[in-house]
Amino acid sequence: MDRAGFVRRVLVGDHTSILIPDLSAWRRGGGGLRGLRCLHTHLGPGRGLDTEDLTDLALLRLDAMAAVEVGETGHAGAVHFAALLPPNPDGRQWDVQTYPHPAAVDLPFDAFVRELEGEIRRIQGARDVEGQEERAILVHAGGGPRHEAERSLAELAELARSANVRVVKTVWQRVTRYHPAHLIGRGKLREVLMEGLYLGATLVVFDQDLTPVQANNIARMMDLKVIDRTQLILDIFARRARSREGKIQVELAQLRYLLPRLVGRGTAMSRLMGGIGGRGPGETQLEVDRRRVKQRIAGLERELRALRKGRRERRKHRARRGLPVVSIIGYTNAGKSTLLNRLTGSDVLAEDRLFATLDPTSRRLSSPEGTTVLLADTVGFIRHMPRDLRVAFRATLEELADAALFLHVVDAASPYRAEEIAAVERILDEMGLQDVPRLLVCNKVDLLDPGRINGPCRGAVLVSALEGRGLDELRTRLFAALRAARPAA
Ligand SMILES: Nc1nc2c(ncn2[C@@H]2O[C@H](COP(=O)(O)OP(=O)(O)OP(=O)(O)O)[C@@H](O)[C@H]2O)c(=O)[nH]1
Ligand SMILES: [Mg+2]
Repeated sequence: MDRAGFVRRVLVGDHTSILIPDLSAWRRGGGGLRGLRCLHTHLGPGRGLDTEDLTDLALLRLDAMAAVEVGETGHAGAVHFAALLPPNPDGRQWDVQTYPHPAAVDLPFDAFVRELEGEIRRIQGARDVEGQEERAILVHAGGGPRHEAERSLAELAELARSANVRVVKTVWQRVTRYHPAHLIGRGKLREVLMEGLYLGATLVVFDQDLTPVQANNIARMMDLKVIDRTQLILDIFARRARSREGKIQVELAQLRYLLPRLVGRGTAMSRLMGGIGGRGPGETQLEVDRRRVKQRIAGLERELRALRKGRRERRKHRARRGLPVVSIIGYTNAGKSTLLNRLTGSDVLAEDRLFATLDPTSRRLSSPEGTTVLLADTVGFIRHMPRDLRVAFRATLEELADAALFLHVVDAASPYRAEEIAAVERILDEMGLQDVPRLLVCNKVDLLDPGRINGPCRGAVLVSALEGRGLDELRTRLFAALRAARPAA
């Protein structure tokens, strides 16, 4: 029933359950409730609202959930009525009232639900819920040690920030086994959702990649957008891509990721398709179906093939000119673009966000003796780099194979620098690039006490790209390493 008391849907189930259909046509209002209440029967006396009922109440943000007991004779018995509660010191999520008979219900529902929404709005308002930006709950589920979970959540929060998503809550759920149907238990999901309601959340981001089945189930269970880490990274890439080739690569990766997740039609799907702030792939988000997605993939692949041909020509051309390429590689946000700018006096985009660089640029760099190299900036690496993304960027990354030398730039001030170095090395190995000579460059030393320069940075070139420290030594060692690597040159 809607707020005005009109019956909007009649559902028929069996004696154990009913299936609640897609409710997306009912938008949530200011207080975040659905504007619909569900009134259903429970066959047999003494059966109050069960956990499933209360879970649906919370996950679907219904105005209320009520069950009427029906006895042997088919006559109505007691009524159980539940509504969500605003946050309270006891941590109770809902309130259940029982009336002996439907005629005994004396609740002025209108006034009641208006008051409830007003209360929720007040709480959201106190937390400064704005209209535009996405507000996310981050969920990490795993059985690893605390520091591992913290690091992973911190990185997920950084990714969210880079996607202009505000993080309103982070949740760490300890699990020994992932739930095959929805990653974490329904009870925990419900808790997350309830909290999300009061924090004005619009999005849930899972740190673990969701299987197509899990993604669909969770999206169906709750009415927030649901994405995983891979989709968040894809979303950032979609925002950052500037060149036609980059844009196609990202959209292809997004579509390939979504394809197995598109089962059936409806909200669950549009919520999966939506991306953040409507930045999902494709133009028409609501009525995509698998056939159309496949057509679009085929079209994009054709266009990409044509662009790649041009790229191959340019590569050949460059090879003929004979300039050795020195590629700046490293973990995202390590300062690669800043270093390129410093060394070559250029002005490519460098920003305090993950994946600021997507479209690689290169600039000439000459030694005092007159050797000239092409210094190339690249896409940053990240641990668990989504496979689809690596495939998509294969063409761009292929150019790394042309490099005579890698400058592996490390954020020396990162508490996780050792792991970040390892992640980069692992990706290089996987790409078959382990034999390209490397020079380790520890950047951001301006943020470090000299005494803390140790571990992996001992013996590395120490620089501050920001302050321009250590660049002479870097140039000297760069050209020396190049001479060692290419004795003929
Ligand atoms: N303190 C300090 N900050 C630096 C230094 N080098 C770069 N940064 C900052 O680190 C942030 C990232 O720099 P970028 O050059 O964009 O890093 P990147 O490795 O190109 O990052 P992506 O392209 O996003 O992978 C920026 O805010 C820079 O100002 C440095 O030597 N010291
Ligand atoms: Mg960059």
